[in-house]
Amino acid sequence: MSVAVLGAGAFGTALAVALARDGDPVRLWARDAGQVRAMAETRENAERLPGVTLPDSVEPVSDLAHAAEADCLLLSVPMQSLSDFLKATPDLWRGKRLVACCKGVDLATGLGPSGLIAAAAPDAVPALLSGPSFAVDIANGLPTALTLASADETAARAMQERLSTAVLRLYRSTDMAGVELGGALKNVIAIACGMAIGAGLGESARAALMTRGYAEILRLAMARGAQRETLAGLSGLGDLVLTCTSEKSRNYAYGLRLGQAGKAETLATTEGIATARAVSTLAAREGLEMPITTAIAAVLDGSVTVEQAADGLLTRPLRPE
Ligand SMILES: NC(=O)C1=CN([C@@H]2O[C@H](COP(=O)(O)OP(=O)(O)OC[C@H]3O[C@@H](n4cnc5c(N)ncnc54)[C@H](O)[C@@H]3O)[C@@H](O)[C@H]2O)C=CC1
Ligand SMILES: O=C(CO)COP(=O)(O)O
Repeated sequence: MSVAVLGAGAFGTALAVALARDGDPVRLWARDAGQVRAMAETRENAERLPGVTLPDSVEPVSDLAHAAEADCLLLSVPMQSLSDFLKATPDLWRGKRLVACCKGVDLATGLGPSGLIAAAAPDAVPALLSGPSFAVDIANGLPTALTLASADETAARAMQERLSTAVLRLYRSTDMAGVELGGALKNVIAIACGMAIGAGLGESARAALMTRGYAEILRLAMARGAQRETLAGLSGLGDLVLTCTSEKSRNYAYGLRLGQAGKAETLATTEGIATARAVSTLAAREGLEMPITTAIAAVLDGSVTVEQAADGLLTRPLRPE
């Protein structure tokens, strides 16, 4: 099964490096021809993943059709770009295995990556790659375990085999909703945790946010037909733990700056921002109780301060756990 990575950000580049390390050819597509030329010449993605050498078997390409000749395409563009990206060239996706590597909920539609793939590429096999992994760790060959999900068990097995390496260990799942929502929502809770630490509320508060955040992730996921065990796995609890406890997380780091200063610039792809908005809208529409996500969306749209959001959560009615 030939593989290409579409989107040469930090994560797409790291995946290409990991999958090409044993000499297997991997095409890495970027939309910017200048970036492709630079990667081909310097064997480095200096902008997104500096210091990591691209193996000879990584072929940077700017021709999307050339990259999309591969059987299995890893989609590594940011979540809010995925819909337009897929819709622009529908013919390229026929019969392909499309593995979404982005995490989030699309603001315009309320869909996750699998829903966007189903809508724009109905003849493709949709799949997800999610779980606790920083691009730099994968690129440096550090041990990582992720979940590969596809509703088609046979396809899931084949992709699990092909995309696992000696240090990148993939578990498989057929629970698309569970894998997708765990990955999307942990970013929102990571912003909340960063805010709590940044505002000086302490590590106990962070543990409370992670635990009650997990409860609301579970609530939404179960309402979408997900399995509870999936949320306890790598793409749920695993990624929640990593992202809520490390300053290497862009979502956590953004929350930290917001908690410290009351406002923050977005310095990098921070998927939890749009996802908080998308999920708080759908939670309100569907009557789902998601107080942390709703509070974060309110801080992000400027309608409450970090302090008011914390007060709002602390003064909710007492209830059984
Ligand atoms: N960086 C990480 O450690 C991890 C990232 N992810 C996920 O991977 C996804 C991508 O993140 P990163 O690679 O880190 O982001 P990044 O910010 O490093 O790169 C995003 C790349 O996508 C490109 N891009 C944006 N819109 C595009 C479009 N319409 N068409 C083509 N290319 C487009 C940008 O030029 C940029 O090269 C996110 O959903 C993120 O949550 C998942 C696990 C780990
Ligand atoms: O998804 C990630 C880790 O699994 C990366 O997190 P950030 O997008 O917050 O950097």
